[in-house]
Amino acid sequence: MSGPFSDVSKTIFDDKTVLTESYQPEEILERDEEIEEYRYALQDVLFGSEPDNVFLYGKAGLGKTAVTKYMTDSLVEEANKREEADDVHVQEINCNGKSLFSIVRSLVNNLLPSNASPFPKRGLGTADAFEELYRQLDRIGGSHLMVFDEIDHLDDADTLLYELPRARSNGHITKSRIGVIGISNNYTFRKRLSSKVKDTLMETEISFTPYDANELMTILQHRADQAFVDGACDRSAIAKAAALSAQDRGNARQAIDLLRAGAEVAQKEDEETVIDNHVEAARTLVQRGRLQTRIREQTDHSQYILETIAKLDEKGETPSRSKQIHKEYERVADAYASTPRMCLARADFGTLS
Ligand SMILES: Nc1ncnc2c1ncn2[C@@H]1O[C@H](COP(=O)(O)OP(=O)(O)OP(=O)(O)O)[C@@H](O)[C@H]1O
Repeated sequence: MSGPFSDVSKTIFDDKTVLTESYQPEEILERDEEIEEYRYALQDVLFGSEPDNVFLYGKAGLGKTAVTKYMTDSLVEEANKREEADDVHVQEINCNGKSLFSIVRSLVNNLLPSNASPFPKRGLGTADAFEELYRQLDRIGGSHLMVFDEIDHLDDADTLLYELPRARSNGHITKSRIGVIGISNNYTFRKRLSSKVKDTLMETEISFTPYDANELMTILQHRADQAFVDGACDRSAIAKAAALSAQDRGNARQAIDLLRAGAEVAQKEDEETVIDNHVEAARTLVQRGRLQTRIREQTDHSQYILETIAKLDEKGETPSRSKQIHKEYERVADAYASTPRMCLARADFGTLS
């Protein structure tokens, strides 16, 4: 019996997961210098010494997370191969929306034996959590790399970044070692840190600069080779996604998203090959989607005002006087069975510009 899915076959995508956010590339392209600096900072772990602390900064989508995962995975793999090297353990924590206590608590919980109860949420303080953390680190031993993504979102980053790198020299741990890796989109974050913390965290600073169109082409081509059925992605589509993203912020995530969205447009149109026009169409859809979300986030009256302006514009009556805008606004609000406001405040105009 044939069902709605019976004639679905792979037309454009061979492995779409390669173009999703959760995919970790096996190879990092166009970041050789950053990888070299990173390698230098971490390599002492292989000889039983503490690694340098590392601070990575750069705007969104420039490969900070992907490069970090690649480096820490490679280090664990290499340490496993060498008998004389310490065991390497890696923990990654996103600091967005977290307190210092909840971060230290997560570090502890990730280290506790599987049959132990988690560190209590209430009743104990941050100092107790640090104490338990040090106990667990020494119980396990080896080198522990702690990656703190979006570190600038943590109010008390100074305490965390003061404590952890000094845990060994202050005698809190003796059988284990800690390496701290901080990641931030916000370069000015370092200004918030006390000078003693700055010195330790910034032992190795690696800056991630925006990709240019050629670099994005290389990254996209490599993904496309794995993601698409042979011949289903034209070079023009890759060049388009790379050029648009390079013009914007040189963001690899955006470039990959655009290519995937372009391929989805082609797929819906039953085309066999993705070309530049599909990527262009996808960009318009993405921009429209973003605008829709922003409009939806506005208050009801802000939305009525937007509709008012759109209506006046459609009739060729913009720019208009405020009296006229208010009259039209009253009609729009009426149509939604809402009582128009007598006086519109600046806030009613929302955040759309
Ligand atoms: N040099 C690269 N080689 C291969 N893939 C890359 C490279 N740089 C970025 N990517 C891919 O681009 C996407 C975004 O990269 P990543 O998440 O590492 O950026 P980020 O700098 O950590 O951004 P954010 O600050 O927003 O978290 C991921 O899918 C990643 O695999």
